[in-house]
Amino acid sequence: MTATTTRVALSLQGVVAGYGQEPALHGVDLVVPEGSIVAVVGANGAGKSTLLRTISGLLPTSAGDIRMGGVSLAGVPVEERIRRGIVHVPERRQVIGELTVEENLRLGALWRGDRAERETDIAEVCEFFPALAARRKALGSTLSGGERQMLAIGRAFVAHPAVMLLDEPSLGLAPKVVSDIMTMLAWLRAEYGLTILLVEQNVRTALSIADTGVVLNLGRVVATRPAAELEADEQLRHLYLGF
Ligand SMILES: Nc1ncnc2c1ncn2[C@@H]1O[C@H](COP(=O)(O)OP(=O)(O)OP(=O)(O)O)[C@@H](O)[C@H]1O
Repeated sequence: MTATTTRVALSLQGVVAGYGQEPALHGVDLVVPEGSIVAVVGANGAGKSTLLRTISGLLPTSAGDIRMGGVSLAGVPVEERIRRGIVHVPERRQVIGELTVEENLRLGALWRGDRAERETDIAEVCEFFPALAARRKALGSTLSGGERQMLAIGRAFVAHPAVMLLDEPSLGLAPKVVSDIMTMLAWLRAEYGLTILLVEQNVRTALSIADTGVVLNLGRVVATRPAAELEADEQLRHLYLGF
């Protein structure tokens, strides 16, 4: 019999980080297995965005370690983390308004050498999101919130990330659009084995596509469970998630 082991894409051990003298993360432990979707949920101010900023290197750690594929990222600058495959899709879907949809997508794959492969990926993103295909030549500034979010995820995807970090992709979007975006993420994982670390205030939505749910409260992990189990835990939901 062959034993199958799941490789760890990203792990955090005892990570302390924050702003100035004030830590917003107080010793966070987290494991993101390759090809999985891990959802970090928690109230406003729990530290979700801070967690992603720390992983992508925008904020320094004052203690603990972040490892990618087992290798420490201590002292590794943001650009090098991106090169190693940590791709951060920040809140508020930052697409470049002066560039077209197609140009925004190309930007995500700029550093990849193989032009043909790049164009195939771009075509694939457009195929999955006909709304983007129809607006291929439109400027980013003319897109709706949902289209911008799709474009931001598409642009991150064509960079071939080892881990995609997503900050509140559902923020401010209509339920149907949120559902389309979650379907896109689940498809990227199923089709390409994409590894996703998703932070969300929209708990049910995030847990609906996640394998594992992590509850963050005031900068501390208070629970790590299979997503379905977490959603079913009334006590946890009442205490930390407000429903
Ligand atoms: N730029 C900043 N400077 C100082 N403190 C900050 C900054 N950004 C966030 N904080 C503080 O860090 C803590 C965690 O904030 P963070 O934005 O990470 O939480 P969050 O869970 O992402 O919440 P939200 O969903 O509201 O963004 C909060 O106490 C917040 O006030």
